[in-house]
Amino acid sequence: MSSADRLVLLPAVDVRDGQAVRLVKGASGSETSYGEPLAAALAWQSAGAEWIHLVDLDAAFGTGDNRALLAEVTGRLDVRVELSGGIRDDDSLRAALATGCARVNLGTAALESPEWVAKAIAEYGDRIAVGLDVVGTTLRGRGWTSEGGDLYEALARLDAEGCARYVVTDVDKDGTLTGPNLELLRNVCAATDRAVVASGGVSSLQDLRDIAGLIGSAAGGHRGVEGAIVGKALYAQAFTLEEALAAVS
Ligand SMILES: O=C(O)c1ccccc1NCC(=O)[C@H](O)[C@H](O)COP(=O)(O)O
Repeated sequence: MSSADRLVLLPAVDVRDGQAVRLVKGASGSETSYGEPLAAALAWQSAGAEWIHLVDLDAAFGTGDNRALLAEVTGRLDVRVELSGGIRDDDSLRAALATGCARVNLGTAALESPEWVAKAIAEYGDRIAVGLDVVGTTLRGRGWTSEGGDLYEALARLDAEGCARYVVTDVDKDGTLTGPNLELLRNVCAATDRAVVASGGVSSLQDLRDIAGLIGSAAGGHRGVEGAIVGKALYAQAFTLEEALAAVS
């Protein structure tokens, strides 16, 4: 993903118990099912996606994992994959990277195991993104029960450790079709010169245009938002991926 002047879209394929699902506010038990993950991912690929955001919700919630399935889906895709959910130790990180995904998204590990995350960033560089899931400005584990830590303190620490990219989610917006938290995104982009991927709440083409308005200028030194993850809106057919790609091109 580069800091071009076009917003990169990442359709989300969140997997629970072998099925593509959408959650509301990242809450376990709020799933709506959308069938086979591979079929969903291939449909987004055919519609022009350049990236897929592929999430193992069971691994995130500690209710098992879909590791083999996600490896198969990643292997069958020609587009780049951002793998997320429950990657929190050497074993899960190794397995995730071995799928051939373009990068992994480390979530609450950034709260619970900051030294391990720093080591992963040092070792794998740009293949590591850190997911910053927040309520207000407090970091929250969506898949985990843990909570706490200030967003901007974590951002400063991770910047210093060389983190290349943040996936920023307002948990209260996620899966609600109520629009992204643009103020949060603006504030995060002002606080870091690293790339930001916006996640959660997209409901309309105008939301995508608004997020695209936060793309940074290289001259200003801040990369701003470079991408947006879109889940529920695509599954609920609020718009098609083709329409979304046209809206941000
Ligand atoms: O990404 C994760 O690791 C994760 C862990 C636990 C619960 C949810 C998780 N991700 C959810 C997503 O990435 C959503 O698909 C994404 O935020 C899209 O949201 P929306 O467009 O509002 O459906």
